[in-house]
Amino acid sequence: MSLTQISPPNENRVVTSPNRPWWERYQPVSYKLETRSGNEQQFRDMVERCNKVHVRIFPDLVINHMTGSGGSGTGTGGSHWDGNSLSYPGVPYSNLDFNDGSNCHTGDLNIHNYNNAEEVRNCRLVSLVDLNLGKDYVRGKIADYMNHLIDIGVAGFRIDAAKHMWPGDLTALLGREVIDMGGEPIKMSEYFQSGRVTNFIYGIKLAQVFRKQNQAKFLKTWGESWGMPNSNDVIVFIDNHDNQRGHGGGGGVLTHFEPKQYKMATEFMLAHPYGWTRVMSSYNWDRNFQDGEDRNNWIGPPNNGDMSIKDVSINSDMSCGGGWACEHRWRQIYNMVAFRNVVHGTPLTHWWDNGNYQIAFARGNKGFIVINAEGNDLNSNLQTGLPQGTYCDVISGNYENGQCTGASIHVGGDGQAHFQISGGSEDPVIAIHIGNFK
Ligand SMILES: O=C(NCCCOc1c(-c2ccc(O)c(O)c2)oc2cc(O)cc(O)c2c1=O)[C@@H]1CCCN1C(=O)/C=C/c1ccc(O)c(O)c1
Ligand SMILES: [Ca+2]
Repeated sequence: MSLTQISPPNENRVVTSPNRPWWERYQPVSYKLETRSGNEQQFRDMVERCNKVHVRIFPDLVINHMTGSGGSGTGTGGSHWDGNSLSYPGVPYSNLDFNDGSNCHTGDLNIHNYNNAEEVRNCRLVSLVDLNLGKDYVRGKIADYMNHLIDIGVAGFRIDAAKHMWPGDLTALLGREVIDMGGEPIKMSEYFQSGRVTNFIYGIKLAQVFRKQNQAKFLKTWGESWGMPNSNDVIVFIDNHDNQRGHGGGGGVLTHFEPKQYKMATEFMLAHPYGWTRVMSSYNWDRNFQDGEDRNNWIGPPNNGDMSIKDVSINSDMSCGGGWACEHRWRQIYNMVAFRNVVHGTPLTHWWDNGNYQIAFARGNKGFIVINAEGNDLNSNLQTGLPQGTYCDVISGNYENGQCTGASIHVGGDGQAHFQISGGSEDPVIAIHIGNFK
């Protein structure tokens, strides 16, 4: 079972300056399931098709705010909104449902001081009108929206801008009847990752290693000892929809625009036992860096000129076309998701490194990965911990009708195997596991 996070499925503001930026999805107009991605029936159809193949959907939930405070208009579902009079008839919300001068004490009601917890929670993030989640009516509307999504079959939620809401409000909100999965024996709480937090330093630290700013040998202790939260409580990722554009919490993370390092960092993440892993899936846009900032970091998804979102086209090698990056469809990445599933529950063993940027480790007796992040060639006999046999390298190829389409590795009776990885290779990694050995 894999978890797939999707863009907010609720009606959002139509932003035309700049022209349909990706972040217009993060300015709710109502909780109607009508966006550029489709209407409610299309959303239901997508969730049902995914559930049938055990891909569970996690919608991005934007419940801290509605649109920006200035202006008015109609949303992607045709609902009117007015950010001045705080009127959102599509829910409905009125001025009674938003934080105001009674609990936000900055003059203009906007957040200015990120070190003031009350301000960060009760005032407006970049002038987005801030919902009063302490109010029962507001909690009721949000609970109805979440229950509607649960009845459709989603498995959980990503809570957007969580730090801008009081933990107590979130717990109270989630403690309401949203718990029930709509008749399924499994309770929401088992799925709902309310306790799981996104670990932003993870991506930044791995970027430093695979950009060769911090030796890979230090990854021997990767995990809690790097000051990161308990493995079971954390969502880990190389990049996300925000920091892949170089702003928000991250900046400096690896993205699909640097495929070699990006694949290596993702392969390491998926092979390593730490955290609940999340793989990004993106689209391309023409970046335009002017003094370190991408002037085009607002550009939204590939579209058909009339601003309807372009369908994803699939190439013969299963990768995407038409401007979609679809990292999750890259062979090296989808094969490492399978690796992670095969080795689930095994500890990290047989760590090896050359004191620099060449590392290797096993996962119990089920999998083994060798990463050459150094310019020099790697040419070593290593202890894999695996049973004797011939294994397909899942980075350079697949295991198809009993054959390795890429390299194959022979492991001797003593668990030793010889690895040769040229530093100049596009994919200087070898990964093998017992899920597909001959
Ligand atoms: O320059 C911008 N924003 C200011 C810097 C980023 O601040 C934002 C943060 C943010 C970033 C880092 C933080 O540490 C933090 O406490 C908050 O979270 C958001 C969440 C939303 O649902 C909608 C938003 O417009 C934002 C946002 O503007 C551009 C123009 C407006 C949208 N936007 C953006 O850059 C939009 C960013 C965005 C949108 C959705 C997200 O889930 C997100 O994480 C960032
Ligand atoms: Ca808030």
